[in-house]
Amino acid sequence: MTMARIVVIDDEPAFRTLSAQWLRSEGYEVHTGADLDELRALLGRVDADLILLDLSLPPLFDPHHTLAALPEFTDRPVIILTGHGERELALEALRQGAWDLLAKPMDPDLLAVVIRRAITKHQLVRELNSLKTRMGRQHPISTLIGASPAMNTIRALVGRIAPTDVRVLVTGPSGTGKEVISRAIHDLSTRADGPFISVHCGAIPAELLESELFGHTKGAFTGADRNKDGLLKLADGGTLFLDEIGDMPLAMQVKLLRVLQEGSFYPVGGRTLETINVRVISATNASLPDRVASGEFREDLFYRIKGVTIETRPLDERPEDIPLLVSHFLELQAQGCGQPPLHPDSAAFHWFIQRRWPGNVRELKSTLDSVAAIAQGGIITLDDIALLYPDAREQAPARPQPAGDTLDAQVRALEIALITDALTRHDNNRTHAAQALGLSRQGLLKKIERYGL
Ligand SMILES: Nc1ncnc2c1ncn2[C@@H]1O[C@H](COP(=O)(O)OP(=O)(O)OP(=O)(O)O)[C@@H](O)[C@H]1O
Repeated sequence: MTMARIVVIDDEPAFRTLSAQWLRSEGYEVHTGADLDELRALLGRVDADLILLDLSLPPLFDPHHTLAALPEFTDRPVIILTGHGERELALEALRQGAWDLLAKPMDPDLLAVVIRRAITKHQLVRELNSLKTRMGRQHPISTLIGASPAMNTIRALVGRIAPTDVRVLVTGPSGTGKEVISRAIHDLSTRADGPFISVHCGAIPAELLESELFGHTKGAFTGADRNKDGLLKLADGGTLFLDEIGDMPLAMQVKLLRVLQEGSFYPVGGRTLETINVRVISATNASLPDRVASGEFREDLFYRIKGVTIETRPLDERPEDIPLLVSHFLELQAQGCGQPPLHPDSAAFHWFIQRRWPGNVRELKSTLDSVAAIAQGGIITLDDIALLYPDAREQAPARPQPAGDTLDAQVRALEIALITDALTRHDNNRTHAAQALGLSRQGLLKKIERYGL
């Protein structure tokens, strides 16, 4: 990622100089200004990744004045800087779309973490938008959130293979984003203006699957009172997404193989050959090589659909993605109900990061939706969570280690759990937490930043 640009707006020259010095020492490009007019002028020249904005600015020094202007700037993260006694107004800023709040004088450690998280998210969105522009796509594309090495690799792969017509097989446990990845490939492909048709191969009864996929002619079977196009035909010119392909009945596999080989098929009861042009993306949470070995899946079909294989990892193996996913889902949820996004306080954040998520991203999303529904006052607290998860207040045990994780992932997960735990026990005092963990303060800060805690 490129060097991030930060704009600091505060009327106190000493504060601006100090913040700018510190931010430059952290490797950021910094621009400063004293009021909203200077901010507007700066944004005309600089494509800022982040704005640090004091709540009381000249000429009026009235926080309401700054709040009223806030929506002009929130197409990028804005961190509001507050003095004492401005808590209610600061919360109002969050409701109006500010990314986060920091009290002055700022704790440099906290500043470092808040900035890092905001910029990573903003740059991800920009990366996707520029990819979209390069591909000439006008409509929104599915957002693949995550900054873990695993998600970075997947995003890079998606960008490479999307414009080609190569077949793709997405494998991985349920709820890890297989469909979202497949949609992103379609959205970034030359077929994006065509249909994306999703077929849940395991959910359609075997006897219906053939007519669902191939369509049927009038009178082909009892109840077929008219000609009906199948999903293959509906996907013509676009992408056919075969979800849970591992569960497709064997008899159907033979027929699908023929379509993939020849690009044509007969509707049930029909005599006219239909020709289609579709890109096939398949997904499964089963191991297809195992199914091939046990005779449940045809080997020739396996090689036909395999193309490029993308493997998703369980969420517990990439806890670095949790903070970004939490912010993303809270934003989506807020957009859905026309409200500003909720913000978890730090104890609630730790709970989300520490918890195990056997249902993966899907479980995280539905948990956030229910917690958000009962939160009040713009903030999600541990008390809110405890209303739904009574054991939330208990000391969270270190993450148990799932069999099969790589050593690296286990070490990361364990580090995150131990660091979050130490920070919670020491009221977020990083010096004390570092001592308890036997780390230097600098060493702890590096880890906090790396994991986006
Ligand atoms: N990286 C991600 N970024 C944004 N949203 C995600 C991501 N991964 C998963 N999701 C969201 O999590 C939910 C589950 O994802 P999805 O349906 O793609 O999983 P799946 O692996 O296809 O699951 P299944 O195998 O059960 O069909 C969806 O709401 C999806 O939007």
